[in-house]
Amino acid sequence: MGMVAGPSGAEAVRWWARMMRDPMDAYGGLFRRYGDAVRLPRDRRRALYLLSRPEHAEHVLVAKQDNYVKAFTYRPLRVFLGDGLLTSEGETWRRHRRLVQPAFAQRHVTAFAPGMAGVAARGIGRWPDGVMLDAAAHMRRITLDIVGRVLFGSELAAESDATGRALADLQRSAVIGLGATFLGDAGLRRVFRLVPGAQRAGAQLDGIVRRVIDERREAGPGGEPDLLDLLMRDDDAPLSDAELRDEVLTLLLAGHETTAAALTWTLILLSRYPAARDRLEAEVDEVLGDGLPDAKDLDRLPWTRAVLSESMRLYPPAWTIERDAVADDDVAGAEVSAGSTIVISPYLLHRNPDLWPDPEGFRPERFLGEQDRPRHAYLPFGGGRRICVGASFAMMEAVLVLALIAREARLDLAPGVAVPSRAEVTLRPARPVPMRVSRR
Ligand code: HEM
Repeated sequence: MGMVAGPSGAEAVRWWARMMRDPMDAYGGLFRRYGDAVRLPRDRRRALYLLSRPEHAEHVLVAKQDNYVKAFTYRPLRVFLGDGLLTSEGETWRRHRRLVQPAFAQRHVTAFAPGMAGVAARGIGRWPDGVMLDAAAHMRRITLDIVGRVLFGSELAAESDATGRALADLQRSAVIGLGATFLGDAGLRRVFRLVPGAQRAGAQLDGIVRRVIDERREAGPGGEPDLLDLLMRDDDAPLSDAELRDEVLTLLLAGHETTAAALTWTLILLSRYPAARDRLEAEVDEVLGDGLPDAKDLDRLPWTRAVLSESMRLYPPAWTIERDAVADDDVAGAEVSAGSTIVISPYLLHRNPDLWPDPEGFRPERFLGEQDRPRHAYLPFGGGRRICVGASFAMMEAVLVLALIAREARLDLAPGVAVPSRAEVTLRPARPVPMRVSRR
């Protein structure tokens, strides 16, 4: 067991201040200054540990997961998302996970492919040649439309701009709320009343969720049961109205914003790396033909998948995973006291030069063939029992959407445009992403 390097005293206070302003910037700074195991004291007993080696991730997320719960840093988000899968714990989490997971079993997910491809093809088909569009907004529209139709049987595309704004407000509020978690849920709610946009965002998202649920209640179940039917099933332990609201909202948000960010970063990278894009176009031209791709085409699109994997290495949409230790622990040599917070940041792990040669370079070929890196060096979907429930859904969706885009059009970032990132709950472009469409 050992102590871990890190700042103390006034220097620690400065790092905390930096963290409240821009957590990713602070984590990056701590990593560069102190290395891949850093301790930042929080009070006399507790600290925040920034641990960026695969064995740390393996320990906290898998081997000793019973000793870890979602960190206090998720509390502001929980005020909005309540007891949905992302923010609940214990028996509530287990019950929700059991309910939701079957809808994401491989067999089910494969059946979603035609619906996903249809939505994507309609979205992309409307892009005129030569037009400049905001790639981030378009990716959000397509992924929200997919989640709405495929999981909830609802038409949400029209709501995508409003949802996008509400989500941006919600994420900003969640980061502001980080400084007020000691106030508890009621205190955080009071703080959010003062944060511009936070109330409106909550009300807007609530409205969308209520509409999705009310429409289904009126229509009743019909055809193949979808995720919403599973959630609304009236068995011996049905979800309460509040739980149902929380879960639909969680899946709606977790299910589209992350995938949209992954696709947007991918389009930006492809525009910067034309050789990778040429290879992508060659692959989809050979595999897809004129029709809509489906699940059986996926195995024949290894480069498309590798491009997405490499893009999520550099820009993991879920860029940080945080847990609180229940009891004292020894995390691969780091002595951690009960109540302390562990940050496992996929962003830092994915760029750790000890694990990835040329860590800043875009090299999809890393993800082709045999890969000999440690298993937990790459964590875009997390790990252990809280691993992303929608991982296969997201991967299939992203491959289908990207393959269709590559077949139909080439997107080039407007010259001279920089794309700064914003790391709040998700890692996404901070501004609109103007890209010019050339139809192929
Ligand atoms: C590229 C897209 C996606 C990425 C990068 C991603 C990433 C992640 C990560 C890292 C976690 C774990 C968080 C933690 O351990 O604290 C997570 C959890 C979760 N994700 Fe995803 N996700 C994506 C897409 C989706 C989709 C499409 C859905 C649903 C349709 C979804 C629903 C969820 C839910 C409900 C959880 C919480 C699971 C639990 O705690 O039981 N995600 N996601």
